[in-house]
Amino acid sequence: MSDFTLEDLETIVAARAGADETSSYTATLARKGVAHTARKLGEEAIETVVAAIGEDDGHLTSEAADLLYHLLVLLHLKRVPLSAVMAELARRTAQTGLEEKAGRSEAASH
Ligand SMILES: N=c1c2ncn([C@@H]3O[C@H](COP(=O)(O)OP(=O)(O)OP(=O)(O)O)[C@@H](O)[C@H]3O)c2ncn1[C@@H]1O[C@H](COP(=O)(O)O)[C@@H](O)[C@H]1O
Repeated sequence: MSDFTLEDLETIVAARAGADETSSYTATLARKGVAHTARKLGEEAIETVVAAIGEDDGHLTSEAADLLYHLLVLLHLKRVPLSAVMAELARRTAQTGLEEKAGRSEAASH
């Protein structure tokens, strides 16, 4: 299993957003802006749904990766850090009292 994280990709996306467009798809999305990137995210979401209904788990994995990548680019363009999203998920989980299911003993909302 890879130890590559969404935080790693967030860091790369931030670095590549200002790169030369000829060598970086992230830079192309950054230039096209929030509305374009949001539309691309919507397309990737639909492609993920279609893949999920199909039987090829490899296709679903690929579309899910596209979806997460485009979400990270959109969050970057909107200046919303992934840590804010994770904090919101942690807050919701703390409300359910299910942190220990993730191997955590302390409430994540402290
Ligand atoms: N994870 C991704 C990633 N996932 C998907 N994509 C791109 O997202 C696009 C998917 O959109 P489409 O299928 O609609 O393809 P398209 O026709 O090329 O897209 P459009 O012309 O319609 O915008 C493809 O061009 C993919 O290459 C990604 N592009 C980059 N990354 C990662 O982002 C990082 C920085 O990449 P660069 O910015 O390219 O250096 C690296 O770690 C890359 O691996």
